[in-house]
Amino acid sequence: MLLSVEGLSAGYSGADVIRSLDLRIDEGEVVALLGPNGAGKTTTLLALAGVLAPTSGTVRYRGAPLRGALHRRSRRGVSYISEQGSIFSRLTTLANLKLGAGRVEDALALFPELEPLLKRRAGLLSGGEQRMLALGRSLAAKPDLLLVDELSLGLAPLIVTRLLDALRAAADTGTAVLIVEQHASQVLSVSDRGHVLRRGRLAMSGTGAELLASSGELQAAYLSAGPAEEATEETAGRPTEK
Ligand SMILES: Nc1ncnc2c1ncn2[C@@H]1O[C@H](COP(=O)(O)OP(=O)(O)OP(=O)(O)O)[C@@H](O)[C@H]1O
Repeated sequence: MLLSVEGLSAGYSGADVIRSLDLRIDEGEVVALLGPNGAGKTTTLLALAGVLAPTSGTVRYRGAPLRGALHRRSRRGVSYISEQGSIFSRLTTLANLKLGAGRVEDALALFPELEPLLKRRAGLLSGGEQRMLALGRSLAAKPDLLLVDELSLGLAPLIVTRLLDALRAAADTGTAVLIVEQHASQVLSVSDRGHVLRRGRLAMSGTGAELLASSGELQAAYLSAGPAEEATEETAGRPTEK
């Protein structure tokens, strides 16, 4: 097992928004973390990336505790792409690629669309091009574990397919991927497994195919959800068996 998470809780200003999460990710797996707005998906990634200190729980990576800030984790092969894209908007596309730990050519091989944009400031790229830049730069470094937040936000379905296919291909060569998404169906089609977060707790878990097939339950988990901070022991529901 590459990553194992037990009893993870984290939040802001002393109030937990994710509670007692258990997750595991094996090498080469794509695991989707789904759920409605405010369920705690980004908070989970922040805690795993070392941006937010957990209030309790253990995170083990290759059998040893995963601790410290993001830059320390990245030395151990963990890469994180935030919802904002993790790019430097005032630098050119090329400068952004050079800042990555991988080779520029490898990023361009993944996304040749970036080639004519190398001299352009990253902040001027379209939303889809910015996601290609962030993903290309990350994947060129061949991370062991990639944590990625909302790849599809505001993008046309064709671009999303392109990005998800690149993630799936990276997983097939060994990179484990934990991907946060609000829109379930497209990401589940490339995921080995998925979890649905509701009010900071795991409400549903299954293989990608199982979750896709149970669209009614999935919808219910979304519709009955409110913000994580409003959850109580009574309303939060019990995690399902994994
Ligand atoms: N910096 C912060 N300070 C205080 N509360 C926060 C902070 N960031 C997020 N929250 C709250 O924590 C809860 C979970 O937020 P989080 O961003 O993890 O949800 P999410 O599932 O990723 O939602 P979305 O799909 O909208 O991005 C929300 O109620 C949010 O308002």
